[in-house]
Amino acid sequence: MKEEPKKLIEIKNVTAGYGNNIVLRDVSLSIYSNDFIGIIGPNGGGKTTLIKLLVGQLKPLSGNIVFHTKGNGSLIGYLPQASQIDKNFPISVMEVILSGLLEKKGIFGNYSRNQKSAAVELMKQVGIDHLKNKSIGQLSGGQLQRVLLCRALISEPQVLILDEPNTYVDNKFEGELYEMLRKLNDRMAIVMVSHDLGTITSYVKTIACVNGTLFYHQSNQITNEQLASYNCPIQIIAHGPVPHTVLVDHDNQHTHNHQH
Ligand SMILES: Nc1ncnc2c1ncn2[C@@H]1O[C@H](COP(=O)(O)OP(=O)(O)OP(=O)(O)O)[C@@H](O)[C@H]1O
Repeated sequence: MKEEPKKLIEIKNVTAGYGNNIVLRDVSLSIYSNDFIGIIGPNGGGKTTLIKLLVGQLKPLSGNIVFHTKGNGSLIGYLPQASQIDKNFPISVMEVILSGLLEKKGIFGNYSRNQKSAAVELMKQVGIDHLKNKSIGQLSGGQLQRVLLCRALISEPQVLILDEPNTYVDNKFEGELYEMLRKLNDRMAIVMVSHDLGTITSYVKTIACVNGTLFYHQSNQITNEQLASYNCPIQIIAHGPVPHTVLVDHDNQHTHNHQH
């Protein structure tokens, strides 16, 4: 019998921002063990801010977030936007990946043989095992993105959070990445920010529109009318086999293209 989905994270009436700049108001969202949630919204709408709340990098100004941890496994694996990584930091691919296990080092601060072979196994899965000893400054954007994915997965998290994982990666790896996420979703919840509505509708199970607050959409199929009713200024444009999106800037409503 299939296990009942478990509630892993509960965001309750959270308002958050930076200093006097309130970015998100009264956001509520529960993340269950079988979820695959796509987060969309205009630039500056607060998607990354929501992710920062989820990974504990930002505290709510009001409301609260409950993390339901169970067992020894880590709750969250996080793949940040590649642009947030300082590539000049002198650290090897292997070390970056193992740093996803930070709290699980042995008593002498060493990683175990099993942890190292798990890292190599992940590198093989995404085709970067030959880069193991390279320093991250020597990698292309797409290679770095793969390293960050391995780092997010090394702790076997219950929730995998990805902030625009398709930045820098080529079409081939993008497809492989989403197939990999689909398989991973059998054993972990996934929350993914993406500007690509085509991807969202093909892979995720539900959609959250973030634009100053959060509107939760119980399905992966969404129409322009529904987006408008969620106050999420994104238009789906039929353009070949995959719908493309035009995002409207949150503050000044300029339009610009996000096509892949
Ligand atoms: N560290 C910070 N300090 C002050 N303001 C910030 C900070 N980070 C983000 N903001 C502001 O918060 C608002 C929301 O930013 P956020 O990065 O969450 O948006 P986003 O939806 O992820 O945008 P994008 O699609 O461009 O990545 C923006 O107006 C941004 O300028």
